[in-house]
Amino acid sequence: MKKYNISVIPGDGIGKEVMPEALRVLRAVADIHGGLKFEFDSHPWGCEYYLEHNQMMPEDGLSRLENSDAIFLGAVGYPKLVPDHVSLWGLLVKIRRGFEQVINVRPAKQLVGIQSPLVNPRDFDFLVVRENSEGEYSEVGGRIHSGSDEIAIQNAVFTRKGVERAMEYAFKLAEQRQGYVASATKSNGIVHSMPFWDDVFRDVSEKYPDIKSDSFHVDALAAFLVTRPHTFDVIVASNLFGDILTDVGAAIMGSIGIGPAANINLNGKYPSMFEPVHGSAPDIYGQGIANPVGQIWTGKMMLDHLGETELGDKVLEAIEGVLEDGIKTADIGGTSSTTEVTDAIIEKLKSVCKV
Ligand SMILES: NC(=O)c1ccc[n+]([C@@H]2O[C@H](COP(=O)([O-])OP(=O)(O)OC[C@H]3O[C@@H](n4cnc5c(N)ncnc54)[C@H](O)[C@@H]3O)[C@@H](O)[C@H]2O)c1
Ligand SMILES: O=C(O)C[C@@H](O)C(=O)O
Ligand SMILES: [K+]
Ligand SMILES: [Mn+2]
Repeated sequence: MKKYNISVIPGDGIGKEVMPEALRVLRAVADIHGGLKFEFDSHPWGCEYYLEHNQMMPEDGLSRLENSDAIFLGAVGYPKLVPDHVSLWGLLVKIRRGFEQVINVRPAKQLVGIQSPLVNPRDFDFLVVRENSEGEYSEVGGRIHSGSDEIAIQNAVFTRKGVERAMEYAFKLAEQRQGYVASATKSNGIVHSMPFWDDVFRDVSEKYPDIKSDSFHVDALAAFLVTRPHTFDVIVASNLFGDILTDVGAAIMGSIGIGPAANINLNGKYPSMFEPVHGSAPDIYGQGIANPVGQIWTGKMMLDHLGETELGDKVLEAIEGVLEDGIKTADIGGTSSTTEVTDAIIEKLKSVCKV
């Protein structure tokens, strides 16, 4: 019996609603397979934990996660209770940085059974490689003075190592896909870090003569994801640009509640972390209507990462089958609840695994 130890952090808001559903799907996967088992170790960390303990996770939080095969996370943030920068940096970013999860891979593709908000989406299928360890997400800076003299300075940090490894990762992915990498820049407005980003992109692209490469200012690229998403294959972007582009990617699939993500540790020293693109959605929390597809598809990415790609593919097949049957949550035009969609996915999974 193969056993995978998974650290589970449902987190806040709808993270607490979609996580149990994704775990049900993974348990069903294990049952169907028969020869593998998941050991889920769940941690109640997040904003409510913060109110009690004044920190988002315990002091030894990272060491409690360190030996797991993967970390499965829901969402972090409860802005009414805790400022967002405190909650994000106290948990999600702490794990990304502490465990050197330097790459964030986020696919967007047209799923069978979902109407994209685009009138003519064609068959788009692209991956965003988001630099996940530095860039605009930086603690370097500060605030001084007050009143009308108040000043805020936020320094972005771009290192050759960090930029290069994100781009290398993107080119390697493109080699296994359509052979095309697009870089998101903004070297017209951001005069130091983005020309540097472009230089590194040029250097890395020269190592991959068989891969087509292009550079776009991120504003234009965001527009192209709306007007012609089918022309992209792999997109490499800085931490902030990648964050924004992947919400666009999820939106053109049909809903922010669908997009999956993988925070990848490349050096093998620490576990990788899997969490959907969406946040804690306080506006719909508690109503049982959150779309579980983002969390469940994220579970598929975790299965792929563990080497269980066949099972991962079955999960996506089951998701698409259920959407095609019209069993959907309200964000994508349906009337089903979070639980009903998950029940249907589990039933579908049993049938797609039989054939
Ligand atoms: N990775 C993360 O944990 C993460 C990501 C984004 C935002 N956040 C945090 O989440 C909180 C809310 O942020 P936000 O409102 O900007 O983004 P959000 O992704 O939580 O919500 C944006 C919109 O999308 C909808 N939505 C999101 N997921 C959905 C789902 N699964 N099903 C149906 N609808 C869904 C929400 O109802 C909302 O209208 C903040 O505290 C923010 O910091 C965390
Ligand atoms: O800014 C972040 O990275 C948090 C969230 O928006 C995400 O996309 O994971
Ligand atoms: K999330
Ligand atoms: Mn985001």
